[in-house]
Amino acid sequence: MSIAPPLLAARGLRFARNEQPVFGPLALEVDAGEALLVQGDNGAGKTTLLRVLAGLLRADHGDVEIDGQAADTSRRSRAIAYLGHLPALKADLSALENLHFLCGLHGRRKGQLPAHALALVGLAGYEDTLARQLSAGQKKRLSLARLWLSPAPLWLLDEPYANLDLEGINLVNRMVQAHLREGGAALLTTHGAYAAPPVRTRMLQLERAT
Ligand SMILES: Nc1ncnc2c1ncn2[C@@H]1O[C@H](COP(=O)(O)OP(=O)(O)OP(=O)(O)O)[C@@H](O)[C@H]1O
Repeated sequence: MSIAPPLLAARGLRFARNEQPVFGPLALEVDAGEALLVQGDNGAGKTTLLRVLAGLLRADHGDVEIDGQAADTSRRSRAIAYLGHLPALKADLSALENLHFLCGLHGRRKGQLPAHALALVGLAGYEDTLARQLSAGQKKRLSLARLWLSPAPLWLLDEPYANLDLEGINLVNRMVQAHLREGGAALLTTHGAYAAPPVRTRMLQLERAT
């Protein structure tokens, strides 16, 4: 019987800016079907860690593996869906056009359509609204629809609850639950565990480097 490698693993991961350590060395693993909750105070390095894992920043030391293989650019682009602080939306496209555009670029989750994803995140009726005319919370919801449509198994979610009302927080948790049930995994950064989804969860506490 073979044991599958973790969906995401990092070892000896360290990042510094101008020779000032931000985090590490640290190790982490996330299996399919699991969440990893990355906790820490403001400035502890949560966003930096997610950007390093996503390949948007280069670590000073350490290895990142996806499915047991070195995380090169093509493996990352197939495996990772990244939800950052800022909604990566096209301001002058409508909500629905944004989703079609992104599905054209990255493909989409089996059996899911942009219009259904909009309804899922509570934006039915906003199909033709330009992204720049949406509120901060609605933009976040549109980014969540985009995340839901992504075929990537590994979600890197930076402060996914920010700007969301209680119903939106529950929506994120339902999405994470459903994604994990389908064999995906998710890393979530948060300031506290209060909003974490009820799934198999590992914890990683980051301390601000001194
Ligand atoms: N672009 C940047 N240039 C220089 N320093 C930066 C930059 N971005 C972040 N930092 C610094 O790196 C450290 C970690 O920042 P990071 O954004 O990763 O923390 P965080 O845990 O995500 O914080 P928050 O909870 O406030 O979002 C902080 O000391 C911050 O000042």
